[in-house]
Amino acid sequence: PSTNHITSRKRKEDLEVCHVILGELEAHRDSWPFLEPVDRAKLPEYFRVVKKPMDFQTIRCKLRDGRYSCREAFASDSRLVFSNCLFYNEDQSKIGMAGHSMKNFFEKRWSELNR
Ligand SMILES: Cc1nnc(-c2cnn(C)c2N)n1CCCn1ccnc1
Repeated sequence: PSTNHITSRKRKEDLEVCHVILGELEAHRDSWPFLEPVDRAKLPEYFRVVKKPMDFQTIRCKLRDGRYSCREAFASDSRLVFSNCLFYNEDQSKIGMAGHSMKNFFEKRWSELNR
């Protein structure tokens, strides 16, 4: 078999880490701003400035539907949640502080599980 093709078993193992971390992100006390997509009806201006909205529910669906080719693609979407938050919200706002908390938590756990 070609070496550069990730076998389905290897890919399944690769994505295990993503299920573990996503569960921890969803359960985190500061996850409340990120559990569902930003409401387009309530906050239309958000979608004028944030070009690639992302949230934990969307990540959960993509993971479940096998739409992440590797764990780095999952990490990239996770980081998008936090960069969108810190772009749109002041650091000292409630949502901004939650974004910093969740970003720090993610990067710590990501480095621990990828050592
Ligand atoms: C994520 C995220 N980033 N900014 C917002 C937001 C929503 N409304 N306003 C004025 C914002 N700055 N959000 C969504 C936060 C969704 N949420 C959930 C519970 N309370 C707010």
